[in-house]
Amino acid sequence: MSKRVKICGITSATDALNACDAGVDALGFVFYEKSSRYVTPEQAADICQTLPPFVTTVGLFMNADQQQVEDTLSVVSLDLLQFHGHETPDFCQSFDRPYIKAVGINGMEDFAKYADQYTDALGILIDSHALGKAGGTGETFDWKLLPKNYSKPIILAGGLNPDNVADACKETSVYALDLSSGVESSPGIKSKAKIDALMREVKHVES
Ligand SMILES: O=C(O)c1ccccc1NCC(=O)[C@H](O)[C@H](O)COP(=O)(O)O
Repeated sequence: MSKRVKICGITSATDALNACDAGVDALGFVFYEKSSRYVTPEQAADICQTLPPFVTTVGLFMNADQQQVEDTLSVVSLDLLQFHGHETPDFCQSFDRPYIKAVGINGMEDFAKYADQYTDALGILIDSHALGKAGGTGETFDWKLLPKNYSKPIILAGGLNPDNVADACKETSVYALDLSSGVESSPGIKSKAKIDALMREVKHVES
């Protein structure tokens, strides 16, 4: 089965539509203000209004409080939430939306012990964590550390780009791929050429 692809850190309708045209399955909007890819709920809503059908919209939060998430959802509906910080399982499932929980693989002693807490998660996103950066690092990690046969869909993130995505497809059995830096021309600005190249690689290896 072809791996699903999410491109995160979408900041414009042009980048969103270029991703849709290339066959990207999901678009991520970063509501974490310290990120160079941060968008306001209103900006995300404007972008989402331009999207064609059958594209999943994902809202990314990192240690936001309840009110911030609720205020965001009152402005932009979002199909799926992604929690990238130390959010508890109860917090994650308190918004009447499906969610995925991100975990940093670096230094993860026992993946299952951590991930199993999130019983209601739709999937687990496994990401690189660099010093002081919980995501969007542009750095890969050793894919051999990925869990085998986990009970939920695994989304691989961290440093994926057109040059290594085929290897990620061949060397792992993850459900989906998530990326941001690897298709950018500058932080927060996606490159159509890099998105097209990435999706060509994914479709070729999966064909
Ligand atoms: O993208 C960010 O700026 C970001 C900042 C803080 C927490 C998470 C962030 N992104 C989360 C994502 O889902 C990224 O796509 C994922 O970390 C992979 O990023 P990259 O290594 O740049 O492909």
